[in-house]
Amino acid sequence: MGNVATRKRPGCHHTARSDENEEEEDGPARKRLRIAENHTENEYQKLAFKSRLQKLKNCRPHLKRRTYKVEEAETANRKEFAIPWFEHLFLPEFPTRSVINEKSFILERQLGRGSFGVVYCANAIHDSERKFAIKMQEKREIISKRAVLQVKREASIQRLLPAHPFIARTYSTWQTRTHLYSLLQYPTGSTGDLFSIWRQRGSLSEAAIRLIGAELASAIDFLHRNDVIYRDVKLENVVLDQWGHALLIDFGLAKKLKQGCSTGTICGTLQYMSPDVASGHTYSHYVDWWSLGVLLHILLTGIYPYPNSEATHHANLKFIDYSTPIGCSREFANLMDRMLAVSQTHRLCSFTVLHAHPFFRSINFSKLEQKDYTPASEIGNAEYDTYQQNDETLDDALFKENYDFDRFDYFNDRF
Ligand SMILES: Nc1ncnc2c1ncn2[C@@H]1O[C@H](COP(=O)(O)OP(=O)(O)OP(=O)(O)O)[C@@H](O)[C@H]1O
Repeated sequence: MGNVATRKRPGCHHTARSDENEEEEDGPARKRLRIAENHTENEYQKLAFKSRLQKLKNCRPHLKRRTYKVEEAETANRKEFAIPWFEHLFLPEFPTRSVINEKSFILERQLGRGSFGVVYCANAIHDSERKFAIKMQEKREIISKRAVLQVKREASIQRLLPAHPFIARTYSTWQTRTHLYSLLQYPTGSTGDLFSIWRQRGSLSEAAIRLIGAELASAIDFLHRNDVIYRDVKLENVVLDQWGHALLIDFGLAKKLKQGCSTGTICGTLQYMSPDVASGHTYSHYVDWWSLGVLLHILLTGIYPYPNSEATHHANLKFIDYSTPIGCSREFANLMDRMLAVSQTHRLCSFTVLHAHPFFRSINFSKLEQKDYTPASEIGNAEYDTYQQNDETLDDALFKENYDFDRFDYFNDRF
């Protein structure tokens, strides 16, 4: 897997240019980051000291005034250098002084675990009715896995995105000496993530899949229209509220990518990875529609569409032996055939085509975005018999298999 991480492949020119633009935009912050990355903490402190000395030399040599100036100079310096290296690294995405901070909340319970820390459900101290999800990540872990830029990118993408009914909002981010914090939208009366729900209840009804699928499609289309490719659509990254509405979480693999441009990093969760990503060629936003197809297929049939449950490397993924689900409606079967077609010529690769597909004909997407439908009333009414198919069944351990650790190697230079 190591060679996967460091492999260089050509990206499109536009992508490269858009990355450059990103660098230009936050120039000073990047410069500080570069200084911080190129120096050890000791060297960094020496640099800070030298600069402070220089500023003191520039002060007037009148004693009283000098004393005064020393204080003034130190305050001025503090803005630029007195922030420890461990904090500088995560600026400006995670501010050091934030009005909202960890003291503004009471942690209630753990919701889940991520690669670098824990996500808690929390109550605001001054408003016990309001619940939030607080993601608390350890800086030490992030630095040791060389994922600083990835974490910063995730925070900036999420914070800059306009609000959408089916995407978890990031309200605030901040840092302490040891941890990064993200204050996230918590789905009201959450019933957990789609993976846990699917595991508890088994297959969902087509009516429920139609609504959840339409909500996720609306979220994915919104991301694409905002020049973001998500790259990690899977059951674990969708949480439901008490009415069964979907909320997309975890932007760890998302990337700013202008429509029409392509990128080439091999990343994602193996069982949801499209043939285009796995092949190592460049790809674009359409790969998210493939992953949504896999998710919908699992929700109905309980199995992966292709025999990849045991794959541990993208080169081992097989895109053969697909068979149309049986025992479901003709519309759903056709949707699966289209979304999971290996050939791009036959594949459903856009929201426009999905929106017009007979399976979603009964959905009014404007009403859907107003949350006029209630998926919860359809969840648990499964008519589909999973025993009809005796293909490979899902194994929890394998289901969780993904590139979590490998992917961080290549984030730093070319993600
Ligand atoms: N906004 C949220 N509301 C409810 N639960 C959440 C929320 N965000 C995260 N969780 C829970 O916490 C778990 C871990 O969160 P998340 O996947 O965002 O962390 P991560 O560090 O990005 O993980 P990963 O290693 O998968 O990238 C999720 O699987 C989910 O159960």
